[in-house]
Amino acid sequence: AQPEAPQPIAAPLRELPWAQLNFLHTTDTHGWHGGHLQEPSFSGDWGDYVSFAKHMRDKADADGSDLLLIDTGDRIEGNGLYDASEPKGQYAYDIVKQQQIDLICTGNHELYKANSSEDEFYFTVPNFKDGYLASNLDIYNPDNGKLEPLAPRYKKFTTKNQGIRILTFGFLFDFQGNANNTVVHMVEDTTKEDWFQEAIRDRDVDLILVFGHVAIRSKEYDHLFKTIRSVQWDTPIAFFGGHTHIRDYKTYDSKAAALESGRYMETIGFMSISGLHGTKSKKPNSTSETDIYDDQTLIKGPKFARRYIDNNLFSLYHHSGKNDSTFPTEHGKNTSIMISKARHKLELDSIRGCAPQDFFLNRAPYPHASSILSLLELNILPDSMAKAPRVDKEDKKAIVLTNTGAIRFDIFKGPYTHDTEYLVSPFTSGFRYVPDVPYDKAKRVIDLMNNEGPLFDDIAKLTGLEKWMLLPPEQYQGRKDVHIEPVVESESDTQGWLDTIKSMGQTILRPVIAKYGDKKKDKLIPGYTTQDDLGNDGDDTVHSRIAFYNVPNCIQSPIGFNPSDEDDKPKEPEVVDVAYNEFIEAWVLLALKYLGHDVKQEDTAVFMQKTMTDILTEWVQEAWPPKKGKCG
Ligand SMILES: O=c1ccn([C@@H]2O[C@H](COP(=O)(O)O)[C@@H](O)[C@H]2O)c(=O)[nH]1
Repeated sequence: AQPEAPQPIAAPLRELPWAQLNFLHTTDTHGWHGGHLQEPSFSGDWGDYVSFAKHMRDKADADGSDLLLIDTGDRIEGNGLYDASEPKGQYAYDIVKQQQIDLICTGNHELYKANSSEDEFYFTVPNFKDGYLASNLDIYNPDNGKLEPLAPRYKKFTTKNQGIRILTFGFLFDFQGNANNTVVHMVEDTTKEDWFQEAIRDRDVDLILVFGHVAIRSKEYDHLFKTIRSVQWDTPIAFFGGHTHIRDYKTYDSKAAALESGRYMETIGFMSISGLHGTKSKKPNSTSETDIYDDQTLIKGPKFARRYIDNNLFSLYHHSGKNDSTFPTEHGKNTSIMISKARHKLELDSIRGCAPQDFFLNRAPYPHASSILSLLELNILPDSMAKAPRVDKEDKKAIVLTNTGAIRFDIFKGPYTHDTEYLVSPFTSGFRYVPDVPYDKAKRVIDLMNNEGPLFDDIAKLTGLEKWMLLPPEQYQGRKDVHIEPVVESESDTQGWLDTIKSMGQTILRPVIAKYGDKKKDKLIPGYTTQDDLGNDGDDTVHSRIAFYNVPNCIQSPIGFNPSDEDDKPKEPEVVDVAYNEFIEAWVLLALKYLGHDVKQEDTAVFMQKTMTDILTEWVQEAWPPKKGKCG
């Protein structure tokens, strides 16, 4: 772990269901290879993962089972370790390379910019040699301009110890937002190609393994499952997915299942399969070469199991059977040192401000005094956008809109560092505007953006952009809405909280006083309590539940006027600029067209030459300055 990382907290653990073929899976790490420095549950770093994987590989070699490591993309954007260097990723590629990943593919984040897809071409693909697959992705070769597969489309290999013959593919979901130096082929089109049709007809395989930057409950994986199953009626199929940032496991049929392993290095996903045929199918743990899986085990077919490991040293020591002196390998320690040196060079711990309390994206309701979106809407956007030349110099009024997906992570009470800047919002899009929109039309844009209306169908038809793209990824899967009020230990604890709400001009929700009955449960650390197709026992650590609240697609702030101020009512502006985060331009322009204000992209202009990252940082520096460079 990094020297400044908090110590993990001991908690009840569930064992890994180790079996014949085992997998460790990471996804959507988004540069968090240094681990979480404010959350003990996720304080392990990439170096710890290197050590852990080595112990688990040794275990597999010792008992004759197999272990494969998979990463399903979105390794970049969202942490200073990647974003803060110039060029971006100056240290990150060498750090990721330290892990021996057997199967790896691309996420959408690697493709938003031409530079980052070229980094895949020049660094990640060669770093992982024949482990990198690109079943539906081409790149214009930066050396000769020719369109070619970024990496091989598929491969077949045999596992080291059990001799399991695996046919494997590496996909990306039907992503349309890539820069124009790459081409993402629709999954459905790809499955019609000759190479794919031929590959899936191979009968000499024991397992088909589809890994990808694809949600495990998606049209893409449903289609791949049906297509493969239509020609391989009984071959076991394992899927590994990502993109939606959640822990999840799905059963497709009795011989096919999928795992998704969360986000931001919080989770190391574990899946195991037993009952597979293999050319050397010796039982794990057996010392005898002749102790082959008997026919009955094989006839029963595969048994899948899963575990979501909290990425901290308490969990990793336990599952590897090591302790603080036996756990770190030389390679793991050196990887942690590489990370620490890079963090130091990038000055990621330098303090921009001191957050007076926690602000949450999905762990608090919206609107709410603890909601980062409320903070943005009521304070950060109004204060920052009032400095836009149109408002400041030309005395114009404006409505500013942003998608909630532009915010990626919570702000915790305490230091808001150079690193935090990228954790909270790493995106580089600026703010543009449509000038002088009649106010009665402008004020209705937010309703169209936040409704399930035809706007989204039309945008999808016109541009391929989908509705989920405005939201935080964690919300894509449509979880159940939860509306519970904050729980505090006693009435006296509510005071500071109520004061904060009042100071932010918020409606007051009464906090609920906790009723403690089950003493054992009270002692659990709050954390993931995952429900998936196998039940609620997937997390390795037994946690108490953290609430998850859905948020709208977009929020908005009035700039230069206050529509809710009664005295101001008659003075509502006749026209306002409609300003927006550039990422949502297509939706905003179509919404305005629906409202009878038809403008083209050429009619828009730069509202503020700053990204959301800059806006947040500048606001934090002014509103929450550190005292003598420190937080109290
Ligand atoms: O410029 C951008 C790019 C993306 N977003 C938001 O991020 C999610 C996608 O995140 P994943 O990690 O790929 O799942 C997208 O839905 C947008 O909400 C953005 O706001 N600005």
